[in-house]
Amino acid sequence: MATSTHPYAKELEIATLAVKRASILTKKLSDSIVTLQQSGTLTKDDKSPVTVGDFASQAIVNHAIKLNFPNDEIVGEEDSQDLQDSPLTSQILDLINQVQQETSEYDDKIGKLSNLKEITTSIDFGDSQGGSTGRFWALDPIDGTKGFLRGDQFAVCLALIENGKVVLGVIGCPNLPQIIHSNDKHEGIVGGLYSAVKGVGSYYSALFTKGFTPLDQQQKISMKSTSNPSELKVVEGVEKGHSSHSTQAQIKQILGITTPAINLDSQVKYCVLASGQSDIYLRLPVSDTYREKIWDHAAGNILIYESGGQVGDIEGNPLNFGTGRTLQSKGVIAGNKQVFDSVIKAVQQVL
Ligand SMILES: Nc1ncnc2c1ncn2[C@@H]1O[C@H](COP(=O)(O)O)[C@@H](OP(=O)(O)O)[C@H]1O
Ligand SMILES: [Mg+2]
Ligand SMILES: [Mg+2]
Ligand SMILES: [Mg+2]
Repeated sequence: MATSTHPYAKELEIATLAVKRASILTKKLSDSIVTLQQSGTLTKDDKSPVTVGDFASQAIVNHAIKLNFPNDEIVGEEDSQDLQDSPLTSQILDLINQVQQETSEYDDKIGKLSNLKEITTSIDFGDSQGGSTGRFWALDPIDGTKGFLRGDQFAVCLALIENGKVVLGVIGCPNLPQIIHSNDKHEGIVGGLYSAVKGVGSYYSALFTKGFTPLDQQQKISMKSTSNPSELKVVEGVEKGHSSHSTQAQIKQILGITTPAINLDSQVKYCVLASGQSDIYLRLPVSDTYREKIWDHAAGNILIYESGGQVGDIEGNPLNFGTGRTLQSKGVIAGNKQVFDSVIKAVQQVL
């Protein structure tokens, strides 16, 4: 399908502008965390920067969607109830005002928020329950909270879902260098925008540039096709509470993978995979009862498929985004098509 005439052209442009605006805002907060940490003024338990970022980002993106697609529902992670009586409201309003001013040329397309009432209303557009029919959006305003608070990786993730399948995904990665070699070696521009449209492909462009760049002027990305264990690279989370690093170590051993894994918070993992900088994403469950949230995986899911990869649960079955706000399956495994089946086999062997 042509890159400029696809059926989701308007959706992609609006999603991109909204994610870019939210990314500028969250990047400011992320940079301020790093400064506060260096000066010793941010205590470890102070979650306020991420709270401010979560609400502001969700308000901006939801507002853009509702303005352009008033009939669409949104499954958003945050709920304005947690904002009531919060001392952070004036900070949220100030930050939103500031980023709107800096990107005022987007107002024609994605509007602007003027007061607290509009902000809370917009956040609560995210209350959809999702489901198997019709279309809705899934938004994670800051994915990788823990990474964000460490000054590491996080992402603004937006996806469009139709009849349980993801058809469009946009991920803003404010702290992600273009090239990741290993946990401590990287290079290139910091700040990446990763987009995918069903039937069109997956694309990379620099995040902190102005406006919407048509896909044919972005860089098309694809996964590698290697299955040679000595060349395979695994990407996995940082938080041991979110995936079982010990199970993952066993799987890597069965597959004969010796290259150290790349550890990254948030859906930037999918971006690194889709751009061929790693081959396998392992997210093995730590608990029998936890169910993944759809906003944690929707945008990354289409990015992988459109770059030639495959995604499944621990059984190897595709993820079903039509089962409400959570997935019904356990774990997430992604890989290039050449290795996917053997990874699932190794997973089954270990579990
Ligand atoms: N026990 C658990 N197992 C798997 N994922 C979990 C989890 N507890 C929380 N999470 C999710 O893990 C996400 C981050 O993933 P990662 O570890 O890959 O960075 C969190 O998103 P948020 O940070 O948006 O809340 C959260 O939704
Ligand atoms: Mg998340
Ligand atoms: Mg989140
Ligand atoms: Mg969360």
